[in-house]
Amino acid sequence: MANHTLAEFIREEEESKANKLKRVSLAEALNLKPKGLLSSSSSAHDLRHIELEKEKENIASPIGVLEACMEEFHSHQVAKPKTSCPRARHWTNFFKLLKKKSFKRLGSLPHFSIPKIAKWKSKSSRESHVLSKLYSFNSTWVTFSLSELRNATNNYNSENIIGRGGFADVYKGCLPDGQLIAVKKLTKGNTDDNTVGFLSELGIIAHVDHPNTAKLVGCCVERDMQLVFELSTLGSLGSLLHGSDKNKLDWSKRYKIALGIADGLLYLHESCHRRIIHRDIKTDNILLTENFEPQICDFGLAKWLPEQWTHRNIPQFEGTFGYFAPEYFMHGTVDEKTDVYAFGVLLLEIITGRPAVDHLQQSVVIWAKPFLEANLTKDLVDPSLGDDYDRGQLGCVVIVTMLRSHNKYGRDSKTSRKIPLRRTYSEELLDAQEYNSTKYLRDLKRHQQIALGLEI
Ligand SMILES: Nc1ncnc2c1ncn2[C@@H]1O[C@H](COP(=O)(O)OP(=O)(O)OP(=O)(O)O)[C@@H](O)[C@H]1O
Repeated sequence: MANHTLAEFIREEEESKANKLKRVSLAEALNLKPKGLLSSSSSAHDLRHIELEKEKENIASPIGVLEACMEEFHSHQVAKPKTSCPRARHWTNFFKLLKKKSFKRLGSLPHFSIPKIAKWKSKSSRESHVLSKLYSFNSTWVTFSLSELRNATNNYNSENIIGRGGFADVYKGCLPDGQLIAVKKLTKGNTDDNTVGFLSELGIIAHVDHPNTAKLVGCCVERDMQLVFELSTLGSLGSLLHGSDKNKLDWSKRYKIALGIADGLLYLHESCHRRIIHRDIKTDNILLTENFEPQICDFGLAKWLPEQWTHRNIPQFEGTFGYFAPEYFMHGTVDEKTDVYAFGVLLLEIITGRPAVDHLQQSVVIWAKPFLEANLTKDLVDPSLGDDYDRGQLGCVVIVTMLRSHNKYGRDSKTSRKIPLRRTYSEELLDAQEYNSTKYLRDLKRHQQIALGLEI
């Protein structure tokens, strides 16, 4: 080791990481399991368990990396007298608790990359610095105490609630230095799921840094698990587009938002240290700053996709109806296209002002299709915009939309996780197959016509 340069050291570590990342796909993994595991009686829970078992082996999972980094960063502080660093103690306690928990599913959490941590702890400080470089871990965020967040949110006053997701309440808050924050407090749902979701979201977002992604300020692991973000003062695109303040969204803002989301997605897919698939792109997960700059948020379902993988297979059906790509329905296949497809649905919402799925369960894609096929693009435009839009820009957005969004059915994005599915998977599958066999080619031809003629 003594003769190694830093570059050599990093290269070796990258190679070793790449080898460890050569994991087989879930389907291959399932073949290793006893026969019959995937029988018709296999539950989503079984599949989830298998997926978690697989992740456990992957030291580069968001949770594994998070734990390795947190333990490394705080290891020297833990050695100090207990009173010296209560924040580090919160993390240590948090991980200790996780390890002790007898929850069956927590037992399979991929947070015990112990050999890795032990290995790093025995290395020099220079080498442990390399750890953070290798993991591209942004350690600038703060570990808040519970009392700090209580103070910031007026003791979690219900008047401070600015958003409610499937798993969390989001509170507006203010730090002593005047910084406005949004505190995402995981309260709903199953504790195991919350823990997995919290660690996974934190592990992923700690690596993300782009003007069009939500800004993590810190987190709290004292009692409740909480994520703290910079406040996006205009709330979500969904609440603005489908709420009473719709008139704030003139065409130029909508166009700016569409471009910003595209930039954010491109960053996640191609420019970020790790290839990230968001998996839940929708208007509710796009926050808006006071300048209408869009920020992609809610990385609770996001996955890392190692370079050498073309895709991932996800056994558990997660996300929001109305935004699912056909191949996800058919094969559980996830890659960049999964997000790009959902982005197409989102673009259609921006143009039309309609939700992905309305209260009558009608999909905006199905609604829009006849207009697109008849080349009546102007009839797609949100009536609240009148004639006040740029036709050239609209043409571009429509073309992208036609390439991306053909999913036929869905549900209200806000309630999709909370109410049972009415459509069966097989119905969705048939739609997807139909789309794959005939419509794609027809739509592609149509796209080419519009691109050449741009008749709007
Ligand atoms: N940084 C922020 N600034 C302003 N509002 C926010 C912020 N973060 C979240 N919100 C609001 O809270 C809502 C829920 O947040 P988020 O989507 O992260 O929660 P969730 O429980 O993961 O939701 P989901 O059910 O979609 O998974 C958002 O739609 C938005 O309205």
